[in-house]
Amino acid sequence: MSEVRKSEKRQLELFAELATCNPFLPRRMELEKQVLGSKFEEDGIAWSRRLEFTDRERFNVTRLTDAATELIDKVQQQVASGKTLSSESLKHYWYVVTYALLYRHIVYQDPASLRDPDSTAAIWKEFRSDYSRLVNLPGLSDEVAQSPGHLFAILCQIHRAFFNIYSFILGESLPSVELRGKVWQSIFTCDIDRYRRSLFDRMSGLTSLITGPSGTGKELVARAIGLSQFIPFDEKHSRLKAPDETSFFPLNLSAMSANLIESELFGHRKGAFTGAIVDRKGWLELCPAHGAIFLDELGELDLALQVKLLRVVQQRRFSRIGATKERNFCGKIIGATNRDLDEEMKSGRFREDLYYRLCADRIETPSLRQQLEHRPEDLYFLIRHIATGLVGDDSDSLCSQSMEWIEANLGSHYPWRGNFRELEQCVSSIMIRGEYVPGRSAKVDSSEQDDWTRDAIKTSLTADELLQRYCTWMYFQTGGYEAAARKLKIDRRTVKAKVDQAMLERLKTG
Ligand SMILES: Nc1ncnc2c1ncn2[C@@H]1O[C@H](COP(=O)(O)OP(=O)(O)OP(=O)(O)O)[C@@H](O)[C@H]1O
Repeated sequence: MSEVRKSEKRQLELFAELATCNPFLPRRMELEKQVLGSKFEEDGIAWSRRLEFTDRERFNVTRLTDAATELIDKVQQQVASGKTLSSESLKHYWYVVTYALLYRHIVYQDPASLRDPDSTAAIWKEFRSDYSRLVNLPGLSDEVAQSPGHLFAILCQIHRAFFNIYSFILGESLPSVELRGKVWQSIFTCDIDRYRRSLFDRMSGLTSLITGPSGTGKELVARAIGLSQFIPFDEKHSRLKAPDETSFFPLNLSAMSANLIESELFGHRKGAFTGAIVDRKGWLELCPAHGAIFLDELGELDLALQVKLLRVVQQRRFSRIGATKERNFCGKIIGATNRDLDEEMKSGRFREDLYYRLCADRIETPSLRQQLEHRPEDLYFLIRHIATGLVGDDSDSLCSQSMEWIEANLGSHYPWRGNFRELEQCVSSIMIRGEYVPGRSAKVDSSEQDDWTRDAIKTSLTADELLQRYCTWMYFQTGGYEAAARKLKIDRRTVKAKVDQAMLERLKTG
């Protein structure tokens, strides 16, 4: 017996890669193009960047779903007429089936409706019968094809994770795109096939550590990971096995005393300390298996509590304060810090053994400046998001007012030391007062600036050196030769000739 045609085998292979790749990384787009060939709509934005598709964007999504259906039909027909599939191609066929099921039944659902038992039951019914039809291929053993309930749970998780990552983490610059890609990996790893087979219910045992400057979205990343954990599906009752309770528990360690943190996390027994008048469950006990505890400002955790936390992370066991009974912790721990943990370990403020229990899954959030250096247009996009949050649909005028004010007063190289949080404050302040006064550290943080103004005051600069440095400073502030020339009231070419590239570089890197 001969195998199915080469062209179908190649399509199966391509589609399988598409169905299993990280949807946030550029490879996804390349694969979409390869699968659709000339049918790919070039000006359709990557599907993976939208939750609500415009008609134009829908082109590629719909065509890919149709292509998957067509491919499945062709392979089924060839197999029915006596052709065979190698074990490798059978595996690829299975991935195409999972792709088709995801797009035919789940992707257009509001993720919240998948938590509602009534709507889930209806979706599941259709999914189940489609599944039976598509999986009906000789040789597709149970080893390759997973049970419909398990697949349904995984596809719902994929949809939920995509929604969370996409809607929480904004920005189109490469650092933002890569950040979304990494968050996806923290949930599904870099091998989603292995995840589906054996890791889906083990990931909560692995901690995630998020580092990066203040105001760069570490809590958002933690939320995206924490709210996207695997929830099994109960086929008998046609619903996801998730209690309705909260599943993300954020704890800001810098804002609480060591005693309070301990009591919040571990809970206590009645009489364990003054004020413990009743037994109380802590978050380690309340957190469900698909939930997460977020320990913000982890670098500030008291050393004695670090020892206790190490035990939870290592053995997944804990007891309430004042109790001897041991309990299991089933959720996930996510930590974040803006401190340099290497430095903290060197100075003995952070335990090495705890660090080495936390560092397998580490994510670094990029600063706003890194994002804007890569893609200055993001400033407008982020301001629009903030302005919409402040004034709703009437955000156009605040958006342009903010852009104009920032351009005229801060310039395009402004360092945004407070990151996204500072940008939020800046737009709010422009809305209230028509201006923004940067904090001292953001305004005069460049030692380079101190150097040249100090030299000028000390009268140790020649007129030409002074002009050179002043032109460079103005260019740095305004972001363009034209704008700098206008402010200095000199010719643009003079500014261009005077800008000192080495000084400019030092200014940019702070
Ligand atoms: N990439 C981003 N996309 C959308 N919003 C963001 C992003 N980064 C930060 N923000 C917003 O900036 C504010 C601060 O974010 P968040 O609290 O997550 O930062 P953080 O890094 O945890 O800060 P800190 O270290 O001070 O706790 C929030 O309002 C958040 O919504």
